[in-house]
Amino acid sequence: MTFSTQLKTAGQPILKQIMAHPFVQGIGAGSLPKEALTFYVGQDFNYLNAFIKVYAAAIQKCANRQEMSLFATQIDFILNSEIHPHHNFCQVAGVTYESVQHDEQTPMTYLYNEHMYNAARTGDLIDIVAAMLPCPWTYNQIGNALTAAGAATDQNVFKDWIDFYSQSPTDPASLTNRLFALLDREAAQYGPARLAQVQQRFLKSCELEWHFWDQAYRQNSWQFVD
Ligand SMILES: Cc1ncc(CO)c(N)n1
Repeated sequence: MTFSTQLKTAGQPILKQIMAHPFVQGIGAGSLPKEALTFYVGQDFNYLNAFIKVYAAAIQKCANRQEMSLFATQIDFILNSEIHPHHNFCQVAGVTYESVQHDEQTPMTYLYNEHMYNAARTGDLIDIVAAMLPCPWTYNQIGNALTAAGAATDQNVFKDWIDFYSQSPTDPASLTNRLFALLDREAAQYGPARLAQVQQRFLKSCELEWHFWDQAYRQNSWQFVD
């Protein structure tokens, strides 16, 4: 079994919980409270900014241009393409994208961002990729599952969102699969104990993905400070 298959297998129970979450179910049903959508986009804008910076840290640890170009493509994807699903949510919520972009991180966004920065600060390339992969992986899985369930109809206000994250899971050229392939190449140089640590980084990010949906659904923020 490849290391990436091992991680995906270990991540299944959390992925199942993500699929069952009312926010994700609401995307499929085409119905979510405005407050959940705006909370989500505001925090996701902040999260993706951190994501770009961690990709930049990954570039510093790349061995060659082929690896660098993978991360450069990912950064370009976030900057220029991943604004579309945000626009979809804002349009449904009836707010402008600009009005929800702000610098305040809620506790779970802070935790997730710091979890990624920690991998960049203390780990190797494999640690960074493991901490980052649940982001594209779980969204791809959500998009595919909702599409397979027939949720991407013209009547669904979140059709654009679902279409954006749906892609063939076996397409080797997809960005997510190129990252998993990089992970497997890097994994060849480590032993089981070290790879177990890497797997924990991956699974923590999977759990943080669940918390990210949950905090937006409940609008969980700091209790006693701004
Ligand atoms: C929190 C989070 N995870 C994954 C994605 C998909 O890129 C996203 N936009 N936000």
